[in-house]
Amino acid sequence: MTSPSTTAPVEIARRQFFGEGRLPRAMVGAPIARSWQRCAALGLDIAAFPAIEPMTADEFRHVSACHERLRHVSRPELQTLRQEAQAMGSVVILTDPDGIILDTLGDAEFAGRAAQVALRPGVRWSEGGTGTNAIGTALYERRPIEVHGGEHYFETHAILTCAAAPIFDPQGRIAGALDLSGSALADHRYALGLVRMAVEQIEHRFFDEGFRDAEVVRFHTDPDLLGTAREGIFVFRDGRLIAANRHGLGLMQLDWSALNARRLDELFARPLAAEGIVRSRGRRGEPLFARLSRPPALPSPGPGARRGAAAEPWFDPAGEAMLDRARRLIDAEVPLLVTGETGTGKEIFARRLHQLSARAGGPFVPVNCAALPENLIESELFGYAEGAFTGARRQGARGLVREADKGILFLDEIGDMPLAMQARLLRVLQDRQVKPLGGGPAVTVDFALVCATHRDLAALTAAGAFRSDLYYRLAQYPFEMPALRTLADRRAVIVHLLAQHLPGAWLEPEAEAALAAYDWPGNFRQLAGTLRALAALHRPGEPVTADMLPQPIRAHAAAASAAAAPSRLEDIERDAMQRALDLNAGNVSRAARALGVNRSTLYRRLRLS
Ligand SMILES: Nc1ncnc2c1ncn2[C@@H]1O[C@H](COP(=O)(O)OP(=O)(O)OP(=O)(O)O)[C@@H](O)[C@H]1O
Repeated sequence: MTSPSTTAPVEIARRQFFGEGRLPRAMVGAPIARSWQRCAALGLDIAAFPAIEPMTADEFRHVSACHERLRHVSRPELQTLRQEAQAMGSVVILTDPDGIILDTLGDAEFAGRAAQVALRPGVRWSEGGTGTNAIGTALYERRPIEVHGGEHYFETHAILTCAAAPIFDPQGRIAGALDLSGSALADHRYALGLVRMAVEQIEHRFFDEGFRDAEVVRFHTDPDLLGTAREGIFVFRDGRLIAANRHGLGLMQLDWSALNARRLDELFARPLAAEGIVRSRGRRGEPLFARLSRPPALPSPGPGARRGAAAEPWFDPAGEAMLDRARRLIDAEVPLLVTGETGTGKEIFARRLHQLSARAGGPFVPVNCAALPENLIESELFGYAEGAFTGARRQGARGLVREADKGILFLDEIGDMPLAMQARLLRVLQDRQVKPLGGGPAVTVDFALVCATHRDLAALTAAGAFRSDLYYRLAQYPFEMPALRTLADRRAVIVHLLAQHLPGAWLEPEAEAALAAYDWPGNFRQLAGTLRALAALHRPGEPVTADMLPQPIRAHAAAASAAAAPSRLEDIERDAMQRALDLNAGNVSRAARALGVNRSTLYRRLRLS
């Protein structure tokens, strides 16, 4: 097929390369010529239709979940580029590091035509599979590239013109690619510039989250560029460089090998003050303007009260609908009771709720009723007047209920609240007033109440250990947080949270299977702890392997695989095929090659058996 836009030099180059086996000189760019050579060496046939690996909806959901963070940080740019793409009759495409298309947005008419050449979500556009193309070749060459019409390796792709750039995460690993693709007839002069600028923004946004516990230096030779996507960013932990962006490395004339090797004091010649812009010097004495931000100091918690906890990695276990329902109830002043096993995320759910509620501007005051000594619980909750008891502060105390004024009071472990306190709490809920211990006027308070417990409050009530009048007041609309082991797609949960705890890291299939098979008695708390431990053990650029997992999880996986040892020959065969697929990240061709069978055999056996 000849594209209407195929220009003479490209045709000449194709004739020289594909017809006469000569390298096209100056007719196409060097990256295109290199890519043609690589594709030819793989034996790809320019007249063939590239093999498309089908992906099931489940597989695609899994891949999408693995790249949730990338999708999240890219969303604003995709939305902005969508308008440009629509104006150019093109589509904007986000892919994972293997070139698998995660999202396409833009011109609906062109999207329809693009889908005919498999430019659609779930399809892998790697150079090795789909020949020279902007996505695959940019990922291979690790740099932005445009591929017009006949520069595509396969003739069938000559209808396209594409511009793509790889996206680097703060550890220098490729997180994915961004691409603008349109008709070869369209004017695409600005496409590569737009893609580059959008990638710059995405890479900058990677630093918005995930480095709260580290020292972040933002710097530039031009102070006006501080705070923009062009600033250099270096992140230090214990004085050592652990993450960077490409502008930062460029300004300091370094490359990714500087990570984990360079120290803050050797990179910035003058000490940096926390907050505010200071003049400094780079490692070669070049003048720089820099701003340092340090992790915030932890507030000191009072008895029973736990504060702070900025946004944490989170997987919504019950779906947005539940959070939205809870928000509407809390906004309508209905008290909420959240139940669930320990570690299922009752408090983190309440915090999210607070952020979404009409009381987001007010405080969130968590109180652990089980942690407060019985003799202090009353004064801590309801406050006390000056000199109310021996050891009381001279000026008295407002109490945690009053501190929750205009916000949300979160009473954790409500089942452990002593009966006498339950009576006082009920009165406060009825009167909306607190009377401090030791006298003083009653003070009107305006707070919403969320209670949580891992105990069976109904059973406690039936046994007389919890006041029934308070129970019915609190349990008007109970929410139960599901245990982790009951969630249908645990793999997706694990992969989703891994991406937040360890941006850019990936699990070896065996490690992923072991984590998904484990029953997690400590629920999300245990999973979060495990992921934090893996983050400490993990080396950038390497996968998380099964032998890095904590012993109980490895032991559980070993016991499960011994119990499930296949006995029938066909079971063994199917397991081997599944394993080969897992080891090759779902790539059917590679799995078939590893097993020494045809792709069609693999399809047939896995479908039919
Ligand atoms: N949905 C979730 N997604 C990610 N991490 C979670 C989630 N839920 C809980 N966690 C992790 O587990 C930890 C404990 O959560 P949380 O304190 O909300 O549980 P809880 O149900 O209130 O536990 P307990 O009943 O023991 O008080 C959190 O700090 C967080 O690290």
